[in-house]
Amino acid sequence: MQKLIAIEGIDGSGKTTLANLLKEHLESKMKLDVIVTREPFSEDIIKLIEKIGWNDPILLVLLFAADREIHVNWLSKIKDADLIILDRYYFSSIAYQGALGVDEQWIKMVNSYFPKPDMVILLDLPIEVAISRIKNDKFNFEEKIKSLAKVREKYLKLAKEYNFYIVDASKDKNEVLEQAIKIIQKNLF
Ligand SMILES: Nc1ncnc2c1ncn2[C@@H]1O[C@H](COP(=O)(O)OP(=O)(O)OP(=O)(O)O)[C@@H](O)[C@H]1O
Ligand SMILES: Cc1cn([C@H]2C[C@H](O)[C@@H](COP(=O)(O)O)O2)c(=O)[nH]c1=O
Repeated sequence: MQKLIAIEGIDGSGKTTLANLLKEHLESKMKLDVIVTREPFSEDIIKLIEKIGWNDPILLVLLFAADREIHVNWLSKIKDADLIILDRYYFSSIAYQGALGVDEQWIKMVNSYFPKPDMVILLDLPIEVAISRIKNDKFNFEEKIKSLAKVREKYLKLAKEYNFYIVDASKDKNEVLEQAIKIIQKNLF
């Protein structure tokens, strides 16, 4: 049965790096077929968000949910993977748009039809470390960067509510990978 892992965390926490290192490790050491995918997914919706900006958080919830519907439909056609690693999922909407004041219960309701992941790994680190790593940040809006401290708080609250596995993302990427591998081997396979 196909497993779904979501990797969550603020910008610069190392999600994409970990997702790709995990794929490499799990394919070579555990002979698993692994697909890595990410959100936002649809180039059309990414372009729309870049045009609209970050000032209408309700619209962002709806656009990211529409993107997710396109993404989940694409995922439903993948039959031969043992594991799908999602670089961001609906918890990003709850954390980021919740940090902008949108009611979390409504965000959860808008995302309630999407498949639940088997595991969520939260990459947590101090804001200043994350910001020092942010490169060509997508949606590099001032409003978003200013909200990152609140987004981190929201993620840590969600971690308690949904039993996320929290990894110290301020460590070296190989240590982060080791922590994630231990969590997956112990709790998923
Ligand atoms: N554990 C780590 N230690 C130091 N640098 C790291 C670590 N993990 C990733 N980086 C570096 O930090 C930058 C951001 O990494 P990455 O793109 O994986 O983060 P991300 O969480 O996917 O970011 P975003 O959400 O903004 O796309 C990259 O330059 C990457 O090489
Ligand atoms: C899925 C999703 C994403 N976001 C935000 C989080 C990030 O700042 C960007 C995506 O950029 P990345 O560098 O590709 O991670 O979008 C959001 O606010 N809500 C969401 O649902």
